[in-house]
Amino acid sequence: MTAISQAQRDVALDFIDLDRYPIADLENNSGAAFLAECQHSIEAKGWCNLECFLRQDALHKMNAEANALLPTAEVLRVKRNIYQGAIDPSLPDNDPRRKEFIHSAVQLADDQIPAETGLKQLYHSEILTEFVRRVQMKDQLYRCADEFQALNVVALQPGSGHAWHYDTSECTVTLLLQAADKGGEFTFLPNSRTDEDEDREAVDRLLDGDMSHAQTFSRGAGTLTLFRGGYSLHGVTKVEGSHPRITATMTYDEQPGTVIDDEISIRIYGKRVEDILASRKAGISG
Ligand SMILES: O=C(O)CCC(=O)C(=O)O
Ligand SMILES: [Fe+2]
Repeated sequence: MTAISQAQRDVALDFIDLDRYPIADLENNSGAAFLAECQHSIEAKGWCNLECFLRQDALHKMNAEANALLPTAEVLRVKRNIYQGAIDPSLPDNDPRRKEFIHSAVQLADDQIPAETGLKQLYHSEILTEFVRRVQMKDQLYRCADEFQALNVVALQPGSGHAWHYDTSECTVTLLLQAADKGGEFTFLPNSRTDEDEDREAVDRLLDGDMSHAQTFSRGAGTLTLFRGGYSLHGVTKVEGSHPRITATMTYDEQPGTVIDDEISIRIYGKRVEDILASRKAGISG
Protein backbone atom coordinates (compact mmCIF):
# COMPACT_ATOMS: atom_id res chain seq x y z
CA MET A 1 0.00 0.00 0.00
CA THR A 2 1.34 3.47 -0.86
CA ALA A 3 1.77 6.17 1.77
CA ILE A 4 -1.20 8.10 0.41
CA SER A 5 -3.66 5.24 0.37
CA GLN A 6 -2.43 4.24 3.86
CA ALA A 7 -3.19 7.77 5.10
CA GLN A 8 -6.63 7.67 3.52
CA ARG A 9 -7.57 4.26 4.81
CA ASP A 10 -10.50 4.55 7.18
CA VAL A 11 -9.65 2.92 10.52
CA ALA A 12 -13.17 1.55 10.79
CA LEU A 13 -12.06 -1.07 8.31
CA ASP A 14 -9.49 -2.39 10.76
CA PHE A 15 -11.17 -1.76 14.12
CA ILE A 16 -14.74 -2.94 13.57
CA ASP A 17 -15.94 -6.52 13.12
CA LEU A 18 -17.18 -5.95 9.57
CA ASP A 19 -18.16 -9.57 9.02
CA ARG A 20 -20.76 -9.25 11.73
CA TYR A 21 -21.51 -5.54 11.23
CA PRO A 22 -21.07 -4.65 7.55
CA ILE A 23 -21.17 -0.87 8.04
CA ALA A 24 -18.71 -0.09 5.25
CA ASP A 25 -21.28 -0.86 2.55
CA LEU A 26 -24.80 0.04 3.62
CA GLU A 27 -26.27 0.01 0.13
CA ASN A 28 -25.97 -3.62 -0.79
CA ASN A 29 -27.17 -7.00 0.44
CA SER A 30 -26.06 -7.74 3.98
CA GLY A 31 -25.18 -4.08 4.72
CA ALA A 32 -28.59 -2.78 3.66
CA ALA A 33 -30.40 -5.48 5.65
CA PHE A 34 -28.27 -4.76 8.71
CA LEU A 35 -28.96 -1.02 8.44
CA ALA A 36 -32.71 -1.64 8.20
CA GLU A 37 -32.52 -3.78 11.36
CA CYS A 38 -30.70 -1.01 13.26
CA GLN A 39 -33.14 1.66 12.07
CA HIS A 40 -36.05 -0.49 13.13
CA SER A 41 -34.52 -1.08 16.55
CA ILE A 42 -34.05 2.67 17.16
CA GLU A 43 -37.55 3.44 15.97
CA ALA A 44 -39.30 0.68 17.88
CA LYS A 45 -37.24 0.60 21.09
CA GLY A 46 -35.22 3.80 21.17
CA TRP A 47 -31.91 1.93 21.19
CA CYS A 48 -29.69 -0.27 19.09
CA ASN A 49 -27.13 -2.46 20.81
CA LEU A 50 -24.23 -3.96 18.85
CA GLU A 51 -22.30 -6.47 20.93
CA CYS A 52 -18.66 -7.18 20.06
CA PHE A 53 -18.71 -4.27 17.60
CA LEU A 54 -14.97 -3.82 18.02
CA ARG A 55 -12.54 -6.52 17.03
CA GLN A 56 -10.72 -7.98 20.02
CA ASP A 57 -7.34 -6.43 19.11
CA ALA A 58 -8.91 -2.99 18.63
CA LEU A 59 -10.77 -3.30 21.94
CA HIS A 60 -7.54 -4.14 23.78
CA LYS A 61 -5.76 -1.22 22.15
CA MET A 62 -8.48 1.30 23.01
CA ASN A 63 -8.99 0.03 26.53
CA ALA A 64 -5.22 0.25 27.12
CA GLU A 65 -5.23 3.81 25.74
CA ALA A 66 -8.10 4.79 28.04
CA ASN A 67 -6.43 3.23 31.08
CA ALA A 68 -3.14 4.97 30.29
CA LEU A 69 -4.84 8.38 29.96
CA LEU A 70 -7.22 8.14 32.91
CA PRO A 71 -4.63 9.16 35.54
CA THR A 72 -4.63 12.58 33.78
CA ALA A 73 -8.42 12.85 33.92
CA GLU A 74 -10.50 15.14 36.09
CA VAL A 75 -12.49 13.74 38.97
CA LEU A 76 -15.91 15.23 38.36
CA ARG A 77 -18.71 15.75 40.81
CA VAL A 78 -21.57 17.46 39.02
CA LYS A 79 -24.80 18.33 40.82
CA ARG A 80 -27.78 18.42 38.49
CA ASN A 81 -31.38 17.39 37.98
CA ILE A 82 -32.35 14.81 35.34
CA TYR A 83 -32.64 17.57 32.72
CA GLN A 84 -29.01 18.56 33.40
CA GLY A 85 -30.13 21.82 34.96
CA ALA A 86 -29.69 23.41 38.36
CA ILE A 87 -32.26 22.75 41.08
CA ASP A 88 -35.11 25.20 41.47
CA PRO A 89 -36.12 25.15 45.17
CA SER A 90 -39.33 27.08 44.49
CA LEU A 91 -40.88 24.06 42.73
CA PRO A 92 -43.13 21.51 44.48
CA ASP A 93 -41.26 18.70 46.28
CA ASN A 94 -42.35 16.02 43.82
CA ASP A 95 -41.27 17.93 40.69
CA PRO A 96 -38.33 16.14 39.01
CA ARG A 97 -36.69 19.52 38.36
CA ARG A 98 -36.42 19.85 42.11
CA LYS A 99 -34.56 16.56 42.64
CA GLU A 100 -30.81 16.80 42.71
CA PHE A 101 -28.53 13.98 41.57
CA ILE A 102 -24.76 13.85 41.76
CA HIS A 103 -22.78 12.57 38.81
CA SER A 104 -19.36 11.50 39.97
CA ALA A 105 -16.88 10.08 37.50
CA VAL A 106 -13.29 10.22 36.38
CA GLN A 107 -13.64 11.79 32.98
CA LEU A 108 -11.43 12.68 30.03
CA ALA A 109 -12.70 15.53 27.84
CA ASP A 110 -12.06 15.51 24.10
CA ASP A 111 -9.00 17.76 24.32
CA GLN A 112 -7.34 15.25 26.67
CA ILE A 113 -7.55 12.40 24.15
CA PRO A 114 -4.71 12.65 21.60
CA ALA A 115 -5.45 12.55 17.86
CA GLU A 116 -3.21 9.53 17.34
CA THR A 117 -5.12 7.26 19.72
CA GLY A 118 -7.19 4.53 18.08
CA LEU A 119 -10.17 5.81 20.03
CA LYS A 120 -9.97 9.32 18.53
CA GLN A 121 -9.31 7.87 15.08
CA LEU A 122 -12.37 5.65 15.38
CA TYR A 123 -14.52 8.61 16.41
CA HIS A 124 -13.23 10.53 13.39
CA SER A 125 -13.96 7.67 11.00
CA GLU A 126 -16.22 8.85 8.17
CA ILE A 127 -17.56 5.32 7.80
CA LEU A 128 -18.66 5.25 11.45
CA THR A 129 -20.16 8.76 11.31
CA GLU A 130 -22.09 7.87 8.17
CA PHE A 131 -23.37 4.68 9.80
CA VAL A 132 -24.58 6.63 12.85
CA ARG A 133 -26.29 9.17 10.57
CA ARG A 134 -28.05 6.47 8.59
CA VAL A 135 -29.23 4.57 11.69
CA GLN A 136 -30.67 7.78 13.10
CA MET A 137 -32.20 8.63 9.71
CA LYS A 138 -30.87 12.18 9.67
CA ASP A 139 -30.33 14.17 6.49
CA GLN A 140 -27.11 15.40 7.97
CA LEU A 141 -25.16 14.55 11.08
CA TYR A 142 -21.80 15.90 12.16
CA ARG A 143 -19.37 14.96 14.86
CA CYS A 144 -19.70 17.46 17.67
CA ALA A 145 -17.40 20.45 17.14
CA ASP A 146 -17.00 21.25 20.83
CA GLU A 147 -13.38 20.98 21.98
CA PHE A 148 -14.37 19.39 25.31
CA GLN A 149 -17.58 17.52 24.63
CA ALA A 150 -17.05 15.71 21.30
CA LEU A 151 -15.43 12.47 22.53
CA ASN A 152 -15.22 11.69 26.24
CA VAL A 153 -13.99 8.75 28.26
CA VAL A 154 -15.97 8.18 31.43
CA ALA A 155 -14.72 5.88 34.19
CA LEU A 156 -17.19 4.96 36.91
CA GLN A 157 -15.32 3.74 39.98
CA PRO A 158 -16.66 0.89 42.12
CA GLY A 159 -19.35 2.39 44.34
CA SER A 160 -20.54 4.94 41.80
CA GLY A 161 -23.09 4.86 38.99
CA HIS A 162 -24.28 7.34 36.42
CA ALA A 163 -27.23 9.26 37.88
CA TRP A 164 -30.53 9.32 35.94
CA HIS A 165 -30.54 11.97 33.24
CA TYR A 166 -31.50 13.02 29.73
CA ASP A 167 -28.63 13.87 27.39
CA THR A 168 -28.45 17.37 25.95
CA SER A 169 -28.33 15.98 22.39
CA GLU A 170 -31.01 13.79 20.81
CA CYS A 171 -28.94 10.68 20.14
CA THR A 172 -25.90 9.34 21.89
CA VAL A 173 -23.39 6.68 20.96
CA THR A 174 -21.46 4.85 23.64
CA LEU A 175 -18.70 2.30 23.34
CA LEU A 176 -18.08 0.15 26.39
CA LEU A 177 -14.32 -0.33 26.77
CA GLN A 178 -14.21 -2.04 30.16
CA ALA A 179 -17.21 -3.69 31.77
CA ALA A 180 -17.76 -3.79 35.54
CA ASP A 181 -17.20 -7.11 37.36
CA LYS A 182 -20.76 -6.72 38.54
CA GLY A 183 -23.40 -3.99 38.36
CA GLY A 184 -22.68 -0.98 36.15
CA GLU A 185 -25.67 -1.79 33.96
CA PHE A 186 -26.94 0.71 31.45
CA THR A 187 -30.60 1.24 32.31
CA PHE A 188 -33.03 2.98 30.10
CA LEU A 189 -36.66 4.17 30.02
CA PRO A 190 -37.40 4.22 26.27
CA ASN A 191 -38.98 7.38 24.87
CA SER A 192 -40.01 8.70 28.28
CA ARG A 193 -40.52 12.16 26.85
CA THR A 194 -41.27 13.94 23.59
CA ASP A 195 -40.72 17.56 22.70
CA GLU A 196 -44.19 18.30 24.10
CA ASP A 197 -44.72 15.87 26.91
CA GLU A 198 -43.20 13.57 29.51
CA ASP A 199 -44.45 10.29 30.97
CA ARG A 200 -44.31 11.57 34.53
CA GLU A 201 -45.70 8.38 36.02
CA ALA A 202 -42.87 6.32 34.53
CA VAL A 203 -40.25 8.96 35.34
CA ASP A 204 -41.39 9.36 38.97
CA ARG A 205 -41.46 5.58 39.37
CA LEU A 206 -37.86 5.29 38.22
CA LEU A 207 -36.68 8.22 40.34
CA ASP A 208 -38.34 6.51 43.33
CA GLY A 209 -36.14 3.47 42.68
CA ASP A 210 -38.64 1.20 40.90
CA MET A 211 -36.77 -0.15 37.86
CA SER A 212 -39.47 -2.64 36.85
CA HIS A 213 -40.41 -0.69 33.71
CA ALA A 214 -36.87 0.20 32.68
CA GLN A 215 -34.83 -1.79 30.18
CA THR A 216 -31.39 -3.17 30.81
CA PHE A 217 -29.52 -5.09 28.20
CA SER A 218 -26.38 -7.11 28.03
CA ARG A 219 -23.29 -5.09 27.14
CA GLY A 220 -19.91 -6.72 27.25
CA ALA A 221 -16.72 -4.73 26.54
CA GLY A 222 -16.57 -3.76 22.86
CA THR A 223 -20.32 -3.12 22.58
CA LEU A 224 -21.49 -0.06 20.66
CA THR A 225 -24.87 1.32 21.71
CA LEU A 226 -26.87 4.00 19.90
CA PHE A 227 -29.79 5.42 21.83
CA ARG A 228 -32.18 8.37 21.96
CA GLY A 229 -30.65 9.71 25.15
CA GLY A 230 -32.29 13.11 24.78
CA TYR A 231 -35.75 11.54 24.97
CA SER A 232 -35.19 8.51 27.18
CA LEU A 233 -34.33 8.83 30.85
CA HIS A 234 -31.25 6.69 31.50
CA GLY A 235 -28.33 6.01 33.78
CA VAL A 236 -25.91 3.34 34.95
CA THR A 237 -26.45 1.27 38.08
CA LYS A 238 -23.79 1.20 40.77
CA VAL A 239 -20.50 -0.39 39.70
CA GLU A 240 -19.37 -3.25 41.93
CA GLY A 241 -16.13 -5.20 42.06
CA SER A 242 -12.51 -4.14 41.89
CA HIS A 243 -12.12 -2.07 38.73
CA PRO A 244 -13.84 0.87 37.03
CA ARG A 245 -16.35 0.60 34.22
CA ILE A 246 -15.01 2.60 31.27
CA THR A 247 -17.09 4.02 28.44
CA ALA A 248 -16.29 6.23 25.46
CA THR A 249 -19.10 8.67 24.69
CA MET A 250 -19.31 9.90 21.10
CA THR A 251 -21.36 13.00 20.43
CA TYR A 252 -22.97 14.15 17.18
CA ASP A 253 -24.99 17.12 16.06
CA GLU A 254 -27.34 17.86 13.19
CA GLN A 255 -25.69 21.26 12.78
CA PRO A 256 -22.01 21.69 11.94
CA GLY A 257 -19.80 23.76 14.23
CA THR A 258 -21.97 23.77 17.35
CA VAL A 259 -20.07 24.48 20.54
CA ILE A 260 -21.24 24.41 24.15
CA ASP A 261 -21.63 27.57 26.26
CA ASP A 262 -18.59 28.25 28.45
CA GLU A 263 -20.77 28.23 31.55
CA ILE A 264 -22.07 24.71 30.80
CA SER A 265 -18.59 23.43 29.97
CA ILE A 266 -17.32 24.72 33.31
CA ARG A 267 -20.26 23.15 35.15
CA ILE A 268 -19.52 19.80 33.53
CA TYR A 269 -15.72 19.75 33.37
CA GLY A 270 -14.76 21.87 36.37
CA LYS A 271 -11.59 23.75 37.25
CA ARG A 272 -9.31 22.62 34.42
CA VAL A 273 -11.68 23.91 31.75
CA GLU A 274 -12.45 27.04 33.76
CA ASP A 275 -8.70 27.80 33.82
CA ILE A 276 -8.29 27.15 30.08
CA LEU A 277 -11.19 29.46 29.21
CA ALA A 278 -10.06 32.16 31.66
CA SER A 279 -6.48 32.21 30.38
CA ARG A 280 -7.74 32.38 26.81
CA LYS A 281 -9.92 35.38 27.67
CA ALA A 282 -7.01 37.03 29.51
CA GLY A 283 -4.84 36.44 26.44
CA ILE A 284 -7.39 38.05 24.16
CA SER A 285 -8.06 41.07 26.37
CA GLY A 286 -4.42 41.49 27.41
O1 LIG B 1 -21.95 4.89 30.28
C1 LIG B 1 -23.05 4.69 29.75
O2 LIG B 1 -23.40 3.57 29.39
C2 LIG B 1 -24.00 5.84 29.55
C3 LIG B 1 -23.30 7.16 29.58
C4 LIG B 1 -24.23 8.31 29.48
O3 LIG B 1 -25.40 8.22 29.66
C5 LIG B 1 -23.69 9.64 29.16
O4 LIG B 1 -22.46 9.78 29.06
O5 LIG B 1 -24.48 10.58 28.98
FE1 LIG C 1 -26.40 9.98 29.00
